[in-house]
Amino acid sequence: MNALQVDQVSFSFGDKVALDQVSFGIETGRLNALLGPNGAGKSTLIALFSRLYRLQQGDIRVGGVSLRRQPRQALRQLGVVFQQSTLDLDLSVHQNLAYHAALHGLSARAAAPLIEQELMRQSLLAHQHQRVRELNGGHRRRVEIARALLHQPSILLLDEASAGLDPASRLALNQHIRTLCAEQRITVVWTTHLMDEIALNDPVVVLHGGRVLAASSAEGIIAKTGHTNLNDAFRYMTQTAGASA
Ligand SMILES: Nc1ncnc2c1ncn2[C@@H]1O[C@H](COP(=O)(O)OP(=O)(O)OP(=O)(O)O)[C@@H](O)[C@H]1O
Repeated sequence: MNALQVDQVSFSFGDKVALDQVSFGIETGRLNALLGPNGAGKSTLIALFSRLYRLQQGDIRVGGVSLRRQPRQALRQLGVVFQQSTLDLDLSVHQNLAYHAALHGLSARAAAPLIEQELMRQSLLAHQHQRVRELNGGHRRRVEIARALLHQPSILLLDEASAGLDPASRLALNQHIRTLCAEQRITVVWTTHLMDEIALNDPVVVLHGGRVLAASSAEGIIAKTGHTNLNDAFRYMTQTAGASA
């Protein structure tokens, strides 16, 4: 069973169609790339997954549980890092996590071991008493990831997580997420418009103009289009879709 299953999801902002009959599955324990240019519909999908927006048409199943019918049970399995950071820059790393835990009704005693575990998993123990403002962009992202994983979800949604990072930090974050997948069996949805963040055997969903153009491994997509790299394959697919729209 797929960790996440999107079935015939359509979504509009007034007259503007953002997602049009979108269906795909997300593989368990892998980094799944959601690849698309600006305006493709990636953030709208993340907002639907996390129930920031309500489903208009179709359904999303999280570990087999319908987001439409059993939203609480489905949401429990998801951790989300949104494009815009919501960390409090003047609180320490630890305080940010403790505040989040308290907001979600966890007692300080229950939260302490969870915070400790996440600080360890994200290699942030040494930074826990630093104010977030003092951290570099890569470490700030890790704090957000730690926060998203505090309630021990099995699926982590990352919306353009590497945006704004320098190339070395981008690569380090991508590697870090891959380690989380491999060692902790966490399922990751990684939205991006950058091909170099995608490995050949990653499951990829190509989204363009609110539609799914392809969903298979990166190498499968490359082979299917007859190109030699994902960049060219992607350009070919989006130009063809643009021409036939
Ligand atoms: N609040 C909104 N009101 C009206 N239209 C919107 C709104 N949010 C998004 N859209 C439109 O919906 C479409 C999908 O946008 P979305 O933000 O999901 O794309 P994206 O792939 O995440 O792009 P980006 O990388 O720029 O965030 C775009 O055409 C966008 O202009």
